[in-house]
Amino acid sequence: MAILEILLLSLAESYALVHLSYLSVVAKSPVAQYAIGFPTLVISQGVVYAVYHWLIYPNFISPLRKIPGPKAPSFWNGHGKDIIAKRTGDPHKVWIKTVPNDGLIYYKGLLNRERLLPTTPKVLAEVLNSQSYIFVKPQFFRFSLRLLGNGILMAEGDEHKRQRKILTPAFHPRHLRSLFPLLWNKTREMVDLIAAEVEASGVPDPIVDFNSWGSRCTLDIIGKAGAGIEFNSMKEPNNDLFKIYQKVFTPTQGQLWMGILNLIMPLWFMHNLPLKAVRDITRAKYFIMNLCLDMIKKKRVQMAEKTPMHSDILSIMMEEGSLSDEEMQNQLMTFMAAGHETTAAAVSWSVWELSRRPEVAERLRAEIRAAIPVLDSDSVTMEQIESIRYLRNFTNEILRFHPPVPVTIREAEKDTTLNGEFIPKGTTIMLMPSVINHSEELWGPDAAEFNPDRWDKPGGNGGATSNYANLTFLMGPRSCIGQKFSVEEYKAIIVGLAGRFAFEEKTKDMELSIRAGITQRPTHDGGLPLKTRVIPGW
Ligand code: HEM
Repeated sequence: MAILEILLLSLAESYALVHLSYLSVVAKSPVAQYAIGFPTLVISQGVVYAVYHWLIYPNFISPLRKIPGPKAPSFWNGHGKDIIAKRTGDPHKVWIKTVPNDGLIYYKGLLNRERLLPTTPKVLAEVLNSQSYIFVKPQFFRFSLRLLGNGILMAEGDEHKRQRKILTPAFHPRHLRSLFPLLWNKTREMVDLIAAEVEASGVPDPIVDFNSWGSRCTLDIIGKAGAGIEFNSMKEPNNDLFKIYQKVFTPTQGQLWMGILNLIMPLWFMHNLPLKAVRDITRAKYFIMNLCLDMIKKKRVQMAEKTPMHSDILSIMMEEGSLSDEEMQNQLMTFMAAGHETTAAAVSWSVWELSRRPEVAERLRAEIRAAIPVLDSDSVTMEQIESIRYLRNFTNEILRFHPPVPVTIREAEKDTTLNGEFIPKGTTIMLMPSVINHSEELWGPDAAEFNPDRWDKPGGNGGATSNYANLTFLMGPRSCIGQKFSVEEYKAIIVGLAGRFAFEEKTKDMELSIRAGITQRPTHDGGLPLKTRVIPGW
């Protein structure tokens, strides 16, 4: 927007300068005068605009400056250096402890971008509930998340309400129960394939990459539960779809720089950048779009032929009948991307924690085996899985302690207030599960400890003082529609993995590289390499 305004203003100004002959001192012909005047004006006004918005406004003028916050170490880059260097949320965890505040913390991020961090349930409820359609997804989300399609995740206002109403029945617990056998069978398939990999290795405790297994299993599950399609990525790791998601979900230095550019450049500029990383994602997007369209066509044929099938999410959307094919295509893209890397991240954090905490792993295995005597059974039910108390405690604690989506962002679409403070249009709000889920104010002094037993406290909420203390799936009308589905899926996978295997880090206290992406998971040498052993008797 700003670029367009600067260009138009420079054009008008150069017209005036040429018309009034002010530029005749630098060149004779009007064409040459434009050729000199126009770019000079664009550059000089661009510099003035950038200096104002980058340095002057945030440092001296912004009304947000009076909100309490940590002192910025840099005049031009706020806390940007720390934010880039550290794990997502680590600087913010320090601020919520050390900066006395009333529910909002103000800080300057990369290149002095102004940010507000809500810290109390009251302010979080304002952003996520009472003003959820005023605090909308920022434009730059649309570039970063373009692989997620233009479905419910990106819709706003009445359009979002309409889509949410249509899609909610697909995630109803009754429907979930009917999908459970599918989740369980995919878990069994994964466990058998990993056990075969362990046996085929011929060494006692071979290394298995659980980032890859988790992603492939959850991708196959979403293919089947989302559209009744077999992606077969567990059996064929070189499968195109899996490779595409791997490539785009693995944060690279190039993507990091694009993310920074995305903060300051308009959407059309980002889409047209002549860079390989941009072309790769565009190609991936079209591949997935075509795949989703194919799934819709196949489903129409199956429905016309009355082929018996699972009531997957696509069937339910079609039966409901009010979404166009293009809308269904976008929703499928959303479910496929939003619904597999997130759960896979929870699986990765789980096996990594189990590899470091043998006492937790043993207790979990014992309870799993007591509740479910054989893994290879078709008759395991959701209720059996739900009955395993320590499984509930462990999975709840992983989701609290290592939220797969560490941060999400909102932007005020008009002037408003939060906690009584004036919030100008365009203000960015950071919603940070990775920070709020660790708040001592909300969880007590042991908030920073990994402790599954906290979920035995009365109330069933881990001792939190508010529902807004746990932001893993967010809250309010924009909370995760797939929450119940993903929790059942995740628990089934953990039953299979923790019940059958023991894990150990590849090397003691293995160093993790945790890079900021849409999801966050433990990574070492590009995967999650763990020594893996089959524990006999199950
Ligand atoms: C552990 C697993 C998961 C986590 C931690 C998670 C987390 C989240 C979060 C934090 C949001 C809010 C994003 C935002 O508004 O900025 C969200 C939204 C959403 N999630 Fe999930 N998710 C998970 C699994 C799933 C699954 C399995 C599906 C689908 C099958 C799914 C579908 C969606 C959709 C469609 C939305 C947008 C909802 C709306 O805007 O109305 N998610 N999820």
